[in-house]
Amino acid sequence: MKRTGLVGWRGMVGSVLMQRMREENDFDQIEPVFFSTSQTGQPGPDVGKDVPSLKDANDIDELKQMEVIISCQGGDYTEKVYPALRKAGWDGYWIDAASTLRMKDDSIIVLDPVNKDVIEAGLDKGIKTYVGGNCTVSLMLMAVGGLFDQDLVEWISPMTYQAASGSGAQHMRELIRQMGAINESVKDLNADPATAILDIDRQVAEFIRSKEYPVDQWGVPLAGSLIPWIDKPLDSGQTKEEWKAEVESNKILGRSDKPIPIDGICVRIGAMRCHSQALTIKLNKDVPLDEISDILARANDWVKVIPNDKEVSMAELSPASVTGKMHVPVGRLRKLSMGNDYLSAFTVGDQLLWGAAEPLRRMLRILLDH
Ligand SMILES: NC(=O)C1=CN([C@@H]2O[C@H](COP(=O)(O)OP(=O)(O)OC[C@H]3O[C@@H](n4cnc5c(N)ncnc54)[C@H](OP(=O)(O)O)[C@@H]3O)[C@@H](O)[C@H]2O)C=CC1
Ligand SMILES: N[C@@H](CC(=O)OP(=O)(O)O)C(=O)O
Repeated sequence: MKRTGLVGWRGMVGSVLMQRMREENDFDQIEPVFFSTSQTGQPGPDVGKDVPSLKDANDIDELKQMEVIISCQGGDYTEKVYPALRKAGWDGYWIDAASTLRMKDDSIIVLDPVNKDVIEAGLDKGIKTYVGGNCTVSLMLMAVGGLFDQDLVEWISPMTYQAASGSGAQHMRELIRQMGAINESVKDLNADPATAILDIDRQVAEFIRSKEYPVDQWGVPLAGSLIPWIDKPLDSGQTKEEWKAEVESNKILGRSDKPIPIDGICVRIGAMRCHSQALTIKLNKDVPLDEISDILARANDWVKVIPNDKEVSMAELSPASVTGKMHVPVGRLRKLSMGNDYLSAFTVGDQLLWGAAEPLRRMLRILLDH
């Protein structure tokens, strides 16, 4: 049994990882050791077996005792601890949710339903660093990976509708406060059916722009609005989130030498933890829609092709329906008026499951079975 250190397990991504590891009995397969940057010495969590009290996540000597370390603690932690640990001679496996090490030459981005071959080849070559992909990237590839498998994609332009969870727990809480505050600001007017809707609308708009509206985390309104910018600006004019689509997808697919262009606009909306994406896909040939549906559906056990039908799309292709679920629906499949080699698709996925925690726990299992 591999001695496995878990760092960041108390956080939002880490809690989802713990939940999935309990559900899949992963703790039976490892000797877990829990770390914390703030709770050293306190009892470890209940995982159905005895675990030592919490170790200090900044103690390189303690971390060095681990054969595997899984971190959901964030990029600042990885930046500080990972180089120090390697410099101290640690040769174990590092599995990480943070983006810090994703594009390094000696790391692999893990999404095994899409790139198990790349992962296995990495393990054979002795690569020791495995990083979960960006959430929108992983969810897009879970949805349309079949088209890449069949080498049908010339380019993709994703337009995203990203949930609050991508910015962390405090941002999710503020989104809820914003929703509540809007309702509160016009509650009486809204309760009276005789009120003119434009009066309610005017009052909502004034409130959202006022100092009373809670924007400490987001900086601007999200509920009742949207934010067309995610992460830092780059010289290219892209945001860093937009840049990740092409570089990470191609690295996951093992084709960074001949990259497929993937570029679009990333937008934050008021969903809780499901990212959605509208994809414009340029196929490199005209493939009939029924064949495309088959190719998509066959690609992995979690993708679910939704017929292009109003009722089913409204019911099943939404954050409200997908939140907390493992499946990744993809629908609104149709040929665009630009030509038969232009395909539209709309996909939704839980940003904390396949978008963050699930690829990490599956990487651990692949490593244990290798
Ligand atoms: N792959 C992806 O798409 C995604 C990746 N991420 C990555 O995961 C990282 C972690 O994100 P996230 O889980 O949102 O971070 P959180 O802020 O929820 O948790 C990070 C750490 O904060 C500490 N902490 C302090 N107070 C509390 C508290 N009251 N409850 C829980 N934890 C607390 C814990 O560390 P301690 O025990 O040491 O105090 C915890 O591990 C991100 O920085 C990002 O790198 C995030 C989202 C998606
Ligand atoms: N940036 C993503 C979340 C995230 O943590 O991404 P990354 O793991 O690439 O930093 C979002 O805001 O939705």
